[in-house]
Amino acid sequence: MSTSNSNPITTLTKLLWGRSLPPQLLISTVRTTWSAAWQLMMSQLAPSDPTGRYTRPTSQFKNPTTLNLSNQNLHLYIGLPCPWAHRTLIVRALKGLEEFVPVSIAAPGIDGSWEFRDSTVPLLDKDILVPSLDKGNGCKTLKEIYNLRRGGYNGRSTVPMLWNVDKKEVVCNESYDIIELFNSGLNDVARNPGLDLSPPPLKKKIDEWNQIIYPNVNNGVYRCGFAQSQEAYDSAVNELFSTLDMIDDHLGSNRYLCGDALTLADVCLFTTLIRFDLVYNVLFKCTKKKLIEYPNLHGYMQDIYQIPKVAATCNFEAIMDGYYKILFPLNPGSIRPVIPSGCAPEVLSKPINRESLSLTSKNKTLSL
Ligand SMILES: N[C@@H](CCC(=O)N[C@@H](CS)C(=O)NCC(=O)O)C(=O)O
Repeated sequence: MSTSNSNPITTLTKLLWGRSLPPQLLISTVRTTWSAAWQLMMSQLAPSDPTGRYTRPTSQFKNPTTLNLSNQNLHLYIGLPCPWAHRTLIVRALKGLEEFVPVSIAAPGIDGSWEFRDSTVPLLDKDILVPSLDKGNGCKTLKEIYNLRRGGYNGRSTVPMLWNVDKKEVVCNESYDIIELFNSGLNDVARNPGLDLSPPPLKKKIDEWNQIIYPNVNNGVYRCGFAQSQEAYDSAVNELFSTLDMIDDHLGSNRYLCGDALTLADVCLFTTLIRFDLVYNVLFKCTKKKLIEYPNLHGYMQDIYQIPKVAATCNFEAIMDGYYKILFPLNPGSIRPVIPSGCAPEVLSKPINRESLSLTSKNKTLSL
């Protein structure tokens, strides 16, 4: 039978100090110990600077070579929870590169590193993408694949990663470089070469949006969730929500960020928005508002979700598992909350009431 003298904490304090401690001392000892353990785990999960601000490590394989990649045997590695990998899946689908660039879908292992296994995620829809085995190299983990390259590898084994199968080499592991390559570097082999998500007249605008969205929104949600001091969190959360307020205003009179044409900047914003109420609002403490409270941003997200082939790239179960069950220091019990009603696939698939969004330009149908 369990009594207050035999609970696990009392047992642990007896083990550590040889006696049970008075309740106040016990509480403060447990707090101090937990706080030190939390900081240690956080420093491994998310490197920070001395002020506690999250500092994202840079990717090691950037700017793919100028080598003509249309005659190379390429393979894409992604993970469904990852917003950076999600960008590459969307652009690959919109450009019709599915046959030319096959994909293998890794799932997070218990320690958060990527591994390949047959899917255990229930199928919500027959088309939706699910985790797979490694179809490019037959490896069990992503780390093994990075290590197949000549010279090996001792950096972070991140997704997305584009792999040259014949040369056994990493082509690129930086998501923005991969989507630029998919958009304009493989038109010889793309089924939809006419779609340009970064047309020259919009390049400057796209860059300007990226400079705002990357630090404040895409990486901004991580800066909130991985902050290791109150000051670091406060500045990240203020920058995040002032940027979302500004974008919501902008989308009151523009269908997409750069007007009537979908661009790479929209793809980058979308993959953070689709995870916002599912994950970031709760787990990363992005609590000032839910995305559903932003009528224009929510309608815009729904609009992009309904572009043919985009919904199949959004596996909500895999997204939620990938964050709630893996980021142990943020959610030690690993309990996954229920999907908020405004984010369920059946709600996002409903016809959009464009009038209620008061978006004049949204009356146009999308021409991809
Ligand atoms: N800058 C990279 C970031 C990629 C990234 O951080 N991927 C995460 C998943 S969301 C990852 O694979 N992490 C594994 C690790 O750090 O070991 C990009 O945009 O491609």
